[in-house]
Amino acid sequence: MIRLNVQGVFKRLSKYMLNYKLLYTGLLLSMFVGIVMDLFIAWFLSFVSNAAVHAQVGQWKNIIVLGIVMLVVLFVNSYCDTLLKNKISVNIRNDLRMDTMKHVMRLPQSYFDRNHSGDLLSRFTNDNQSVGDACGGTIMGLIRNPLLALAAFTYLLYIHWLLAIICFAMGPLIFLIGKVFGKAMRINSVQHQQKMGVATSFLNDILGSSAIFKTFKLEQRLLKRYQQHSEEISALEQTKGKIEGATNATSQVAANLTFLMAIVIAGYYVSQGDLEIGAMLAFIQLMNYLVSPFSALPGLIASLQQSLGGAERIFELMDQKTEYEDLPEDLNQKQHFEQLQLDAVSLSYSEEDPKPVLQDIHLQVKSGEMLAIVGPSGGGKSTLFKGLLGFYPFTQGSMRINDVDVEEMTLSKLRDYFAFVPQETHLYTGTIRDNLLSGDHLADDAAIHTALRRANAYEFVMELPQGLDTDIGEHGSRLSGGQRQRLSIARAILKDSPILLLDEATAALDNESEKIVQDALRRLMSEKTTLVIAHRLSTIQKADTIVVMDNGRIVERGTHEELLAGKGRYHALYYSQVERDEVTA
Ligand SMILES: Nc1ncnc2c1ncn2[C@@H]1O[C@H](COP(=O)(O)OP(=O)(O)OP(=O)(O)O)[C@@H](O)[C@H]1O
Repeated sequence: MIRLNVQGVFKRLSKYMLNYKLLYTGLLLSMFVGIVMDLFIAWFLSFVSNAAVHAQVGQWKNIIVLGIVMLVVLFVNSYCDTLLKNKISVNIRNDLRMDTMKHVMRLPQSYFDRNHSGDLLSRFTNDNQSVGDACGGTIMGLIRNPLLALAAFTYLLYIHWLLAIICFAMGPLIFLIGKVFGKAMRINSVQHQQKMGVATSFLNDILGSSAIFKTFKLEQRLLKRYQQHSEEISALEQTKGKIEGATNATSQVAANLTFLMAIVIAGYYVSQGDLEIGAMLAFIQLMNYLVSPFSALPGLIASLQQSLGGAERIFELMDQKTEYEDLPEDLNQKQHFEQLQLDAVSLSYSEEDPKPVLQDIHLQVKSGEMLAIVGPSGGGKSTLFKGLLGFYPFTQGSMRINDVDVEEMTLSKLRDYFAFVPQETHLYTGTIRDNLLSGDHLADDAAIHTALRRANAYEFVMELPQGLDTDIGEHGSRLSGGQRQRLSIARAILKDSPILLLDEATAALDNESEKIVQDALRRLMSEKTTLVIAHRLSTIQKADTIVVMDNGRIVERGTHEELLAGKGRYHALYYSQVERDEVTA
């Protein structure tokens, strides 16, 4: 559980609140008007009752006018109060959301690898919502309630000081009851929030992979696991109901006890001629204003703490180290490229586990060359790409582009050198055009068509009823695997960077699609400096250099012919694949 640093969180949150000083001033004004109106109602009660008791017929005209004025003021004030609270909450939510998003956009890849997207999502949704609520209603409630109690108490003192002090003693008792239940409620709500987070992450995982749970027939097992989450949530909600029930019952008894006490004692003073009947009615009304803040306060405090917990989770995210100071430039800058060189580079994923995943890698790629990387699974091929793209920094050695150490370059410039076609295609929900424009957002239709042609994707896109404007569904789910890959290639073509990083898909495409995709890739490789992670060795026979990686090291290097002649790892890998192809042919 997060240990809440209330002061620190509140200080940071207050910076957001101070942006809306004018709205808060309006809200404070409406709060004062509200309190004055509450006292006025108590006075009005006594005024009407006294007029009735003393048969002051002449007062009825005044009473009606006052009543109408009171209703109008109440209406306007209540409308403004709700509007202002909502405006503040909405604005602060928006500011926080945007700041969170700006920060998330600059987080390094390691953060996304370490944390579940469901957890990140909940900071944008639940936490954001709760913080917004706190900045509007909760905080104003925390100011208003003590002020209302104080104002009511002062008025009560004015009416009958002894009676006021007797009744005031009930306040702390009610506060204490609320506090005890408030604590139980808070613990319950923190547990509920955590369980909801786990259940949301679980849902996030399975709903995004319906094809997997269908093919692996995981429905029953997933349902059982979800049932477990759901039952745990229900159990906590049941407990919440019990705590709420106990709180309501106890505070109702306490409130009625206070009411009875007030009415009995006040009645006694009336019978003694010490108090007018109108004053007694005003007194009972004021008792409500005195007591209800005490019962509301523990709930408000608990709710504020819960919201501050949400704020702390948001700020904790915003405190994560980013890889960029400012968001990188939107436009890809054209970079001149001559050569890429890695000297003795190593990489480990985390400081906690410093075991290097890449060790002592030496590579050189000149403009126009093709370097192929092959080797067994887990050998470090994708990690090498992550290092090149600056997703994870190389922990030792140096990476130089055109003889400039990349340490001296911004990440944005480094990434301008590379276009990347990952193994799994990541397309966004939206149209084909939206996805392609993420390669170059200024590309016109002519450039898009050229890229599609070079990626062997032009025909299928044009055959779709809405062409480039076809909505491809979540992650491109309405397209075939091969079509998605070709769009991913077209996107990389549009980026038009000097070096192409290609993580060849291992996913089995049917022969026809594979041929089309391979054809597009081959064309692309011949035009650009390419580093390709190859699983099908048939595509890389023309590579200038092939390196075999195993256990984070380069264990062999040479051309296709040299490596075959060496009869080492590549030779074994190649012939095992040839045999497999012959068997499947
Ligand atoms: N984000 C990560 N954090 C920690 N370790 C990781 C991370 N990603 C990969 N690894 C580890 O690094 C090692 C190399 O993985 P890598 O993905 O580079 O292998 P690969 O050669 O590309 O494998 P494949 O051919 O199966 O894609 C593996 O042991 C893997 O468990």
